[in-house]
Amino acid sequence: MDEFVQLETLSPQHFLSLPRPDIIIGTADGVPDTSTLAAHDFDVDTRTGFMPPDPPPSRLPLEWEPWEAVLEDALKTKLQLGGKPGITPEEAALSSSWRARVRETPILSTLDLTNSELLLRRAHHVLVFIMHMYIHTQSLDTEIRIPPSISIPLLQVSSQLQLPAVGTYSDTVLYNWDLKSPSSDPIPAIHNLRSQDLFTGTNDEQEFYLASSRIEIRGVEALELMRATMDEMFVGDDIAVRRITSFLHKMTKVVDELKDILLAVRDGCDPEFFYHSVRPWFCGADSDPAKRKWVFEGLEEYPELQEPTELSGPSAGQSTLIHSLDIFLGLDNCSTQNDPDDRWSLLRRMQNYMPRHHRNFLRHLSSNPRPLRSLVAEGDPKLLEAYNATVNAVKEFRDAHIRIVAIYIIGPSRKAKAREAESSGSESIVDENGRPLKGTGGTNLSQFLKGVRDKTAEAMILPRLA
Ligand code: HEM
Repeated sequence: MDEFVQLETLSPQHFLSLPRPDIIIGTADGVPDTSTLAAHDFDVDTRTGFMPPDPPPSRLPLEWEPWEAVLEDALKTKLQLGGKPGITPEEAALSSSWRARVRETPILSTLDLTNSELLLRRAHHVLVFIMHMYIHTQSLDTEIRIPPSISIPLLQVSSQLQLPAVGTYSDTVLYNWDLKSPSSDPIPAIHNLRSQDLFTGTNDEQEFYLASSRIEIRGVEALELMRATMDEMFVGDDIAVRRITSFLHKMTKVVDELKDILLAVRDGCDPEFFYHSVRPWFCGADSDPAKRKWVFEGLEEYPELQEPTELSGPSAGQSTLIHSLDIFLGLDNCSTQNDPDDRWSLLRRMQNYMPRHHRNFLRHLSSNPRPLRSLVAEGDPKLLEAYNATVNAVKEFRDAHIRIVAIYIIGPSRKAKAREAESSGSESIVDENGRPLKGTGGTNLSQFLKGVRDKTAEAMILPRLA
């Protein structure tokens, strides 16, 4: 008998393969309700991982049509960034009249949305898209005041979802996809995906999001391997160690493929266009180029709502998949002793931007009573080799990511700086104004990414001397 557990794909008839019901609304007649399982398994799907198994709703019901219509209008008219060099008076006027329309929209009740997790997610997505467009269509010297028509429902919906009132990875990637062409395949093919909403309406922006979606889908096998490994760790005998060794080899291959998918973003997304025309839409209050405070208007009449204190923009740094790998491999808490900056603490902060079920999943993973690293440290040489190979694959993923960030952010930023003939001669990576270049989440970009990469490399375990 093959001693290694085969990782099976569920048949389309299996009850876990049926479309997941909305947690509150329930299932259609005759369809078994798997929602308790969904809640139990932290909203992680056996086919699509942290992405929902079915395309998310692309429009809210009629009651919230005014939001959908306002967003549709902004996307159709292709509103321009307020800070775009050479923005024409016509473009600025178009944005200005759209913003007036946003201000005039009534404050819609969110009460009936609370019946449905899927509608709450769509509402968050629509409202943050409107908010980011409202803010970033204005010039950099304008005070940022988010009108009550957006601020109030957004804060209400965010509080229900326990998500920050700002664009997150779930708004741009996890809950922003559809199938390019209909398919009965229970697992969406990674090249049959499209995005629902795009700030710029361009393929470059879409390819940027889809690089992450493809990674999420390909990463499902890594999640399955984690689960299988944890089951074996429970047993912990010699056979279990051999099986775990085999799982880790498989996981190394998966992580290698994730790196290839990441690097393939270059095929569809132009770095200069990304830097100048896509990325500025993501800016959160923490990385506001003019360091302006974002004022959420109308809160005085809603004392139960709290003014947000920390608002980073959407970033794949909020991908639960990559955090899961770090936690599963024990990378996140094995090397902080000599690290006064605690590089992982920035990543932990990003967990506040993840859907709450996924955050809980990470907590569950961290509380594993028998962490993988402790088993590896017991000294089985083949297990150690397999573990180090997986850690090395994650390190190589981060090397590739640093290259991508150099191509998409650091390079275009330097070129922009050179164009402005403001070369400071400093070796540090700085923005157009000479300040250290910040990530979407307000991080000191280069230092942060290299720090996490180096800590990953340091997590490899040295073989015991005989
Ligand atoms: C053109 C593509 C990409 C660019 C320009 C980019 C840029 C960045 C930036 C600027 C950060 C710093 C943190 C922040 O600002 O929020 C970051 C962090 C991060 N990104 Fe990306 N990213 C890209 C694609 C991806 C993809 C596809 C993934 C995987 C799904 C990913 C995963 C991460 C992770 C996990 C972090 C946290 C740092 C770490 O764990 O090493 N990125 N990224």
